[in-house]
Amino acid sequence: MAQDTSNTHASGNVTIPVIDFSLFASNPEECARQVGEASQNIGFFYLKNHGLPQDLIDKMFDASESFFQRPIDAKSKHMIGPDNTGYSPMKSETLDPATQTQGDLKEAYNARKWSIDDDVTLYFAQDDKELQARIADFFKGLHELARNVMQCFAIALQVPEAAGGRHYFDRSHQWDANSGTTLRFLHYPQQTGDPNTPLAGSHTDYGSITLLMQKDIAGLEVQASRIHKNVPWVAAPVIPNTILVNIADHLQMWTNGLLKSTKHRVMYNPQQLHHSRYSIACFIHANDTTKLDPIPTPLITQEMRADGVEFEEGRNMTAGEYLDWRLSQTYNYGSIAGGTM
Ligand SMILES: O=C(O)CCC(=O)C(=O)O
Ligand SMILES: [Fe+2]
Repeated sequence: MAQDTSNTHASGNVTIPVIDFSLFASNPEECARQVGEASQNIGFFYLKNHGLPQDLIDKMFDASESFFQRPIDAKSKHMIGPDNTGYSPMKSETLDPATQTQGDLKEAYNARKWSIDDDVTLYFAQDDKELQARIADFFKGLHELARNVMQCFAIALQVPEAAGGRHYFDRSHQWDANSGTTLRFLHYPQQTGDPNTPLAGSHTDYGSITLLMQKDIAGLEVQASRIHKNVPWVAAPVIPNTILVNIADHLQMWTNGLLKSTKHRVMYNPQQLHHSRYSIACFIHANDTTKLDPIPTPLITQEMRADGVEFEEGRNMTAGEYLDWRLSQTYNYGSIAGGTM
């Protein structure tokens, strides 16, 4: 498989930077500067030296592959519902309902944070205690990494000490609180594919940030600007030993659009004639009760606050309410339960 090991991936004049996250320990200010810059521009960045062992990530992909290879009856034992846990079959989710004529060409298994220890949720690894423990380690490791990235946002946004300083965000992203934080295993099956049909429609993510791992086959594309509509899509290639991070809706709302919840989609890759594509996403959400109103930062001017109408979707909502609202727009649970996929 072709590997891209350069420090940036460029298309035209747009770059998705690769940030060395070992800086977080050695020079947090510099790390925060790089994270802040990428988040205000393209809204996506790769992290290398992120601290998660590669053999653990590989093991998660192996587990994912063996789950999705099971017969549909076995996979369907725990179907997804409004709690956003369980199996979602091909075409059951439509990430861009305004333009897609059919559902996404992917299947997925979601484990929501507060139910990771629940037997039903762990149907994914039901007969394998060792695997269950490793999934939990993986999920907790990703969550901890996300909390460190959150510290970078608070430093970059100069949140005043009196308001929580660098811990402003991580204190509303607690492992033990109820939230929409979800670990999702994704499979885009092998197919001939029409290159113009999205395998996952264009969308923004619903939480604070998303951590994404792709395996072997690329396909993710990123719209470089949410504000300028006619910018080209930029490929987000597979870069070994990195985790791709993107800004999602909470952060855009908290910052009146200073940080960008960038649109992205998954397109057909010719390699899928021969191989399935696998990815794993960890959607990090604030605690359910967290408000999505603008945060204290001197970087958001009064004008931006007045101008922020475009980013107001979730204003007056909590993180939990916002997730329920977004999920209700993209899933058709009725037909999943009725088996009409
Ligand atoms: O599979 C991917 O590469 C991206 C998936 C994604 O954007 C999502 O599920 O929100
Ligand atoms: Fe996404």
